[in-house]
Amino acid sequence: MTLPMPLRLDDVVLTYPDGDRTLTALDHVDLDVARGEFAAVVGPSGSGKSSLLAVAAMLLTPDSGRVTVAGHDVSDAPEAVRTRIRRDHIGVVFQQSNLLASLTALEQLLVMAHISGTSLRAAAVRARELLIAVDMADKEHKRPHQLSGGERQRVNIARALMNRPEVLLVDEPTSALDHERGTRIVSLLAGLTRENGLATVMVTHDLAALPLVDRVLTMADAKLSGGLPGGLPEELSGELSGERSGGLPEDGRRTNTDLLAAPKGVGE
Ligand SMILES: Nc1ncnc2c1ncn2[C@@H]1O[C@H](COP(=O)(O)OP(=O)(O)OP(=O)(O)O)[C@@H](O)[C@H]1O
Repeated sequence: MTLPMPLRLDDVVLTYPDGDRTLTALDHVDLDVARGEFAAVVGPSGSGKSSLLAVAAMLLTPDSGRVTVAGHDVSDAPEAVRTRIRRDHIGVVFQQSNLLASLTALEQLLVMAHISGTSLRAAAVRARELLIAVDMADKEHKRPHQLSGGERQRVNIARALMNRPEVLLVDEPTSALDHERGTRIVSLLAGLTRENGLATVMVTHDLAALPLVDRVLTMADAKLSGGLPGGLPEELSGELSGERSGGLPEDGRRTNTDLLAAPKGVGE
């Protein structure tokens, strides 16, 4: 029996209201991510990358097209079904770590298991395995303020994997880290993707991350093109390196990164 593709988007269109008009954020986007595949999405600011992640995470419903997660067509599924599929099959790592300030690294992971109804004993075994995998075993009793940015991001990644998702969605994981820590986080994601057979999609502006991924997809004007075998698409290199050296534009636009942010009240 052939297993279904973990993540599939078919002809997805997403628009936002924009005054009297609509703004197209995803323009007939197709995406397939296989088990064990690490895909990066790059592209200029405002091109639709966060919107793509929000649709893949089922936080936004597209105007048209189909979204399939672990073989479940979730396009028209009721919210309760989407929530269950999200919880069981998708892990999300946010741009900034968004751990609960009062909990230790181990407890951050146990909370996830509590939500999904896993027994505490089984959850503790899984959580410790994951903390070893992200090289944080010796810090399991530390709270977020006692950890570095990179260490917090490691705990975030472990937490996203607690429920054994097939799909891992990662939004700019290196933006708050220096170059070396950023590269180590991306290497960690690459290793976890392969070892766990995850279908990982990472939005990034970090050029140093690209040699570590299997596929670079580019978003431009709401269209996704991809399937390039690693390396940086030439037309984007100038723009991306400009953004990187100058920092991302702070124009106050509301983007879907807000939608991918932690629930209210969760933060360090
Ligand atoms: N909630 C929203 N309401 C209206 N327009 C939105 C909303 N979120 C995003 N947009 C618009 O949709 C387009 C795509 O935004 P998106 O955040 O997906 O881009 P991005 O590539 O992730 O950008 P960045 O790299 O700056 O995070 C942009 O023109 C943006 O202004």
